[in-house]
Amino acid sequence: MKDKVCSDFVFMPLKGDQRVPAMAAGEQVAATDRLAAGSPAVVESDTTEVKSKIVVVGDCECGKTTLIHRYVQSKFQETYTPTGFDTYSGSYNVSDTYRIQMSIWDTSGDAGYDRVRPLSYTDADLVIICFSIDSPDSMENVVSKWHPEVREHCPTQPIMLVGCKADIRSEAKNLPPGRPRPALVSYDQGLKTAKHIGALVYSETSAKTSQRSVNDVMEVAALSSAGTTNTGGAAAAAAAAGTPTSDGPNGFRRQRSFIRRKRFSGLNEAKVHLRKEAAKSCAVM
Ligand SMILES: Nc1nc2c(ncn2[C@@H]2O[C@H](COP(=O)(O)OP(=O)(O)OP(=O)(O)O)[C@@H](O)[C@H]2O)c(=O)[nH]1
Repeated sequence: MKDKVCSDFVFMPLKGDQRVPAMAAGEQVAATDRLAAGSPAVVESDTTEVKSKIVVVGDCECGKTTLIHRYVQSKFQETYTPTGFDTYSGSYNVSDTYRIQMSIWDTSGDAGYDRVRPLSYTDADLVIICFSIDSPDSMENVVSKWHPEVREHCPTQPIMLVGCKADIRSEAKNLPPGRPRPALVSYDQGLKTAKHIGALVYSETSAKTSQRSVNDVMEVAALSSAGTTNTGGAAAAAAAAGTPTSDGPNGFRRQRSFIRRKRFSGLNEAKVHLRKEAAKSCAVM
């Protein structure tokens, strides 16, 4: 999977009562490095920090932990270790004076955790539901299990749907003729599922081959969860580009690489940039 392919995002209009969480009151904290999990905060003036809690759910072995590790540590984890619960912190410096401090909650996809997993949803600002592109079952479970569970505990929070392991699709394309093809989820099937569950964004990632796809997902999650009710987040940016009202029969538009520029002078500039990018590159799906 090449970076230029996997940075595609599809924004969907927020449904009536879905919320983009209100921006928390800013705290004065240090501008520590991006992804400096666990770094001590040094007090510094003129830096606004907004906190955002992002919960990641999906079937066992679909790639949740690896996605988070790739973002937080910039490393691909080959070996599988089942997760119980884990929390990570990462920060996205929107500008020199504005930072989104993410608390990323990794959960287990195991049915044995079905009764305790709901504790993770408390105070979530956004939920990422993952499935694996090499497991059609994991995508079916998005509809039958994960979406109902998330909506029970997070009735109005934005959801992002993420298809993990997109490199496997590219690998399958290169199999020699005659070799059996694995059953894979297509991009369109993922997109259709995202629409079905009312997700805000659909994206595909490869923690194995594309750091950028992973960064984009987590930074979109940060911006989408740390907005203001009137103008905030990627949803609003997409809305400003005309997505919710003037789109095609499916109600989707594709937006490419909208966070090319990683540093802005402030959140407003980030939002303006998102709008411009959306206006340039959205296409009716
Ligand atoms: N090829 C490929 N393999 C991946 C990718 N992401 C994860 N994997 C592999 O998939 C396996 C499972 O990944 P995890 O991230 O541990 O799965 P999980 O969803 O956290 O699983 P649970 O903890 O059981 O809920 C590991 O062996 C990873 O190396 C990817 O992008 N590409």
